[in-house]
Amino acid sequence: MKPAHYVNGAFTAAGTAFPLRSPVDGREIGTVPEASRETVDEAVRAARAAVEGPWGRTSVEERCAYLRRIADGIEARFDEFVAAEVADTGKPRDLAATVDIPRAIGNFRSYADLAYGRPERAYPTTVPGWSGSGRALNYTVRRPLGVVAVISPWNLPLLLLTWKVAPALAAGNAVVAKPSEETPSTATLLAEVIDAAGLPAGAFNLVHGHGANAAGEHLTAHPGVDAIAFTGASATGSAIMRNAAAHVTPVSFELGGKNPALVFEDADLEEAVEGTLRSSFTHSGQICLCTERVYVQRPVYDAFVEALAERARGLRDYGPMISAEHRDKVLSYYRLAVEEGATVLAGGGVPVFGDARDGGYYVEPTVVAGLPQTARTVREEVFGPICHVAPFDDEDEAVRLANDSPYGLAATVWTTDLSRAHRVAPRIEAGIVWVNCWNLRDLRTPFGGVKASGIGREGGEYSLDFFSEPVNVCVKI
Ligand SMILES: O=C(O)C(=O)/C=C/C=C/O
Repeated sequence: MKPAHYVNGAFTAAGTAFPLRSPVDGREIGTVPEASRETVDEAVRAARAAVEGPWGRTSVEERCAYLRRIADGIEARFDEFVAAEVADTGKPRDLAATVDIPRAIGNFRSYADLAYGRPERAYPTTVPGWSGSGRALNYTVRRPLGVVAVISPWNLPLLLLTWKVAPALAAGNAVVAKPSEETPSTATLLAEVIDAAGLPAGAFNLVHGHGANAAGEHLTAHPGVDAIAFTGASATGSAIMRNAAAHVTPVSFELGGKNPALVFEDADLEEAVEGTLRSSFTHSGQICLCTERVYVQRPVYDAFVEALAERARGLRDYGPMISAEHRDKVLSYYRLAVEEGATVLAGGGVPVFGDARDGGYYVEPTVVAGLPQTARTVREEVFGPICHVAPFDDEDEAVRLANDSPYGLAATVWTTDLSRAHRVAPRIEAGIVWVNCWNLRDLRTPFGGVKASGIGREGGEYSLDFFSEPVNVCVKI
């Protein structure tokens, strides 16, 4: 499958081709067309025609049937999607097969259920003294926003693309999606599945390319776009917001994080070690929800840190960074940590495999300690397999340390004292707090962050609310 744009119901490779490289060994595995400003404009116009035409005339039942057909279409080509996701990202196959692709199917099915079953409110109103009966009926209906731009990242390419496309379509919008230039393949397969599902031309459009001064910016700055949904780095979010300001375009942002883990002395230590190993090193730390700061109550600090470092040193089947540039950025933080005075307890460099992977973008899972809260390594998002560990003494200090960050996306709390869990979790400045678990997901729950970690929430009715406008109708009766 060759990455291609999908505009107004047709596939096209228009635009300058740029190389697609395997993060596993650096080999060129294909080329990707860079969408020009004209191609992006054509996609936005096609989306507008669809939402003002056949797609805008669909009922919620019809749209939910399309979503279910898309889910079935992904499922029918499951192995192709897994192979494409692994090829673009280098992530372990079992991760793509158990998380990325099943969740994409789940995203379409859950939003088909949620959108179909979504009630609206009505209020029988009495207004004493109002002319006539003094009575009215107020009810709410929802209108789609119109043309929605979706900008999705390279870490969970299909999961995060469909996490926005499914609710946007369910709510009746037409979509123009721009996936990361690093991971075009499953997005193109999704366009093939959507094409086969028979959605009206222009309901879903896909353009490939880079961000700044390229396809991404052409799309987010386009006056024909009615809303922007983006997952990615906070700095990019700021740039998109500047573009959106010109037309007061609403934005939904799921941005960066510097997620803390709090390990209390009463935690099940093995569970806390295993859980923090997963939350720090799954997909080599390239998940916005990953842990990069670990705070451990002093009585169990040495035992926990020694166990975590040993397990980190023992990791073997991990994947690479997405690109040479990202690998270099992560390694620059490994060097910075040492320059800032950190002790390296595990990793800190580049693994030597003695095979083709030595041409890829691998870095070692890394655990560092000994830095103050003011260190850049403790404040800035690395987005790689590194966590900093530090001790704390009491609950208030733990919460203060956790909240001492410009970010606020997710957190984990490890404790067997449930009163403590219910005291601490709501005090953490984050959108999601997991207790004695990590990344356990219910798609109906609010998902997103505070501070520099984003604007708004996704998931369940939160996404459907963002992708639609409530209209209150008041009828005098
Ligand atoms: O698990 C999810 O629903 C999700 O959206 C994960 C986002 C990760 C971002 O890097």
